Formats: sequence, structure tokens, C-alpha cells
Amino acid sequence: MTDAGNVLRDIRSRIDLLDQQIVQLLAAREDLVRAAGRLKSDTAAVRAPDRVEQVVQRVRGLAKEAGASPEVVDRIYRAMISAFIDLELAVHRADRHPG
Ligand SMILES: C=C(O[C@@H]1C=C(C(=O)O)C=C[C@H]1O)C(=O)O
Repeated sequence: MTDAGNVLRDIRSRIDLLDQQIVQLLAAREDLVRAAGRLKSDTAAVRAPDRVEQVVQRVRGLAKEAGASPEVVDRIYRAMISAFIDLELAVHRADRHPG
């Protein structure tokens, strides 16, 4: 394999390791999102747009401190939270209408 091919393979195996850690953190985050969903009284509370903005602004600041792109982190968080809201809405619905 070429030097570039070897370097790319090494980079990808390091990305795979990071993905393993990221997915573990996502699992822990999902548990907390599910717990939050069970405490909420209606779908507006599940969506909590003010809290979404607070989270996104905070992680943009963390991204700057860490040398990451705030725009990329912003987009990742908005996509991630959108998926968690869908999950939380399903949990909320199941709690209100069991069976
Ligand atoms: C977990 C919550 O519910 C939703 C999910 C959020 C998240 O994933 O960070 C934030 C706000 C809500 O849209 C919450 O209200 O804190």
C-alpha cells in the first residue's frame, strides 16, 4: 500500500475508536433524555426550544475552547437533539397511552 494509503488506514482506525466512545456517550445521553421525557406534561415541554438553544450555545463555546468548528458542532447538535426529541416524543406518548 502507498504511504497515503497507510496513513488513511491509520486515521480510519482512530476514527473507529472515537466512534466507539461517542456511541457509548450517546447511550448515556439517551438514558437521560428518556428520563427527562417521562417527567414532562406535554409535547411543548418535550420540545423545549429554549433549552435546545441553551445547549447549542453552550456547546458552540465548548467547541471554540477545544479548537473545533462551532458551525460543525452546532449542526451536529441540532441534528442529534432533533433525533432525541423524536425519541422523547415516542416515550412521552407511550407513557400517556400504554398498551
Ligand atoms: C432532554 C430534554 O428534552 C429535549 C432534548 C434536549 C437535548 O437532547 O438536549 C433538550 C431539550 C429538549 O428538546 C430536556 O428538556 O432537557
